Amino acid sequence: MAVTDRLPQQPQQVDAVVVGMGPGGEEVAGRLADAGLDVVGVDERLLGGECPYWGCIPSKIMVRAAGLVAEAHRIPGTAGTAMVHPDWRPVARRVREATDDWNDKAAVDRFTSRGGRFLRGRGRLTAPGEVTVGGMDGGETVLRPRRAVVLAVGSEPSVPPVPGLACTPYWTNREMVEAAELPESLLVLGGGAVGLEFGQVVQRFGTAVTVLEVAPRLLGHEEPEVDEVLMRALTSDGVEVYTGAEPASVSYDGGRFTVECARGERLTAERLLVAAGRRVDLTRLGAGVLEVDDTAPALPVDARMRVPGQDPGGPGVWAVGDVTGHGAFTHMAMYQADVAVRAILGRGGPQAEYHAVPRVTFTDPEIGAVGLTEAEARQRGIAVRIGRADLAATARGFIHGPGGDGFVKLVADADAGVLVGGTVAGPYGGEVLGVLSVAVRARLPVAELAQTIWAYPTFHRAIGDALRELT
Ligand SMILES: Cc1cc2nc3c(=O)[nH]c(=O)nc-3n(C[C@H](O)[C@H](O)[C@H](O)COP(=O)(O)OP(=O)(O)OC[C@H]3O[C@@H](n4cnc5c(N)ncnc54)[C@H](O)[C@@H]3O)c2cc1C
Ligand SMILES: NC(=O)c1ccc[n+]([C@@H]2O[C@H](COP(=O)([O-])OP(=O)(O)OC[C@H]3O[C@@H](n4cnc5c(N)ncnc54)[C@H](O)[C@@H]3O)[C@@H](O)[C@H]2O)c1
Repeated sequence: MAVTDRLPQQPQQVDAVVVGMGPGGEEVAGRLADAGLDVVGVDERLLGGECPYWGCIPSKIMVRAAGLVAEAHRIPGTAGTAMVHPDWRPVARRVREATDDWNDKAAVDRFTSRGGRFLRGRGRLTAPGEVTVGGMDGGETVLRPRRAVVLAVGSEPSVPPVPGLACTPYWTNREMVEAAELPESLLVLGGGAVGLEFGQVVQRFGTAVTVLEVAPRLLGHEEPEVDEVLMRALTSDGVEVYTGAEPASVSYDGGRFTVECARGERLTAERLLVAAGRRVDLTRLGAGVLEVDDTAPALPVDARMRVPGQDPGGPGVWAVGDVTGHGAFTHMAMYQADVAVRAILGRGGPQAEYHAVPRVTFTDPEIGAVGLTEAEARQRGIAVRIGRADLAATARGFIHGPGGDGFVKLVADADAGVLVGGTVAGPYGGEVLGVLSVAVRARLPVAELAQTIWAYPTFHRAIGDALRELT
């Protein structure tokens, strides 16, 4: 079926409408189309969403390039000599190849070849069971789905209300990913995943980076030990880091940004990247018609991803991905999409559960974590026991040498005898994390895990060392 730029004016009866075609929406819409439903997918930007065009994929292409530069710098003293001349041009070129120069034709063709119809425009709930799409040409299309409305509108960069900031030409992740050339200096507002991944990358390509984090720690929702490891890594790269630093004003004089901090620092740079979290705009989506609080930070959903409280006589309303507030990760959007598809098709299966959500921040060292942190477990009244291992003290850490800083930290429920969380910081931390994701998800007994034979000399063997502290 061909791409539909504009459907006819009268309300269209369809089986399902998916608003937002990022990783979550694309998965739902594609699978419903595979099942033979008449599905319309709606997106105001590119079919594929943030992840392939301005998020995961281009940022990890950059991370990979910066990792090569960092490894080359580790040759002296370990493998000879190396002259490293980092050049952003091949990185920018790879990003353009990966995003097809921010063109979604291949993705649209893939979806329509499965039987779906794609409508480019902004979708808005205009009544229960009705989505109105404002097209790029100013026209409107009204869709009345018989079976399902799926809201998968993702999130957008949150711009903090710092005086002056809104009037400046700041960058978000979108401009950062699209940069064909790097600035000579960059101020990063926010020491979360976006700010640290991009900040470390561009520092390694010669930009002088300063990170300003309002909270006392970097990646503040993770274990405090993560902040220590990242501080060492970033400062050894040359990144200047200010934590507990609240920006009081931002100005731009046509060439440079200046940030004045409440406690007195005055920082300037050629560019400013806002990486201060994400927001969901439910009002713009028209979520008020669902009788939910449209000023809330996320759409409420039940364990089948259904927005509760809808008229049983109308089509069901589901939501998946960032908009649900269960973790802004592509793997979360895909996981929830699977639950929603099975619910819409009446196929049952397991409900959504969030006790073992993995997350990986692709800094060097990588920070992988799953489940609860120690502080979260204590807040829940769990009888916490902690197991730790320092990577540098392991055979593999010693062998690895420079760049091998990191740790494994396990959080156990001593009463239940299972792991409720774990963190792996270090080389391939996100890969090593896989073992812990399975252990936490399946609630494997600590006593059983401790009997595992961990191959020598691997990084994952440090999990065995940390488990010894728990048995
Ligand atoms: C720089 C960066 C790096 C990231 N790296 C990772 C990573 O390594 N791993 C990971 O798991 N996650 C990563 N993420 C997060 C990941 O990109 C998101 O969690 C994921 O894209 C969310 O998918 P989604 O389907 O919920 O929404 P999105 O990908 O945000 O897609 C939503 C879509 O809805 C559309 N839309 C919104 N409102 C409307 C409307 N009213 N009408 C029509 N269309 C609408 C948007 O145009 C968009 O295409 C990263 C994010 C960023 C910013
Ligand atoms: N590797 C990955 O999986 C990956 C990578 C990038 C983004 N993401 C997803 O995208 C989400 C958004 O990333 P993010 O880094 O923008 O958000 P974040 O919420 O992870 O971090 C934002 C940081 O900005 C700080 N902040 C807020 N206001 C500030 C201000 N006025 N001045 C200085 N600092 C301020 C916060 O304290 C916080 O530490 C992540 O939470 C994650 O779910 C995932």
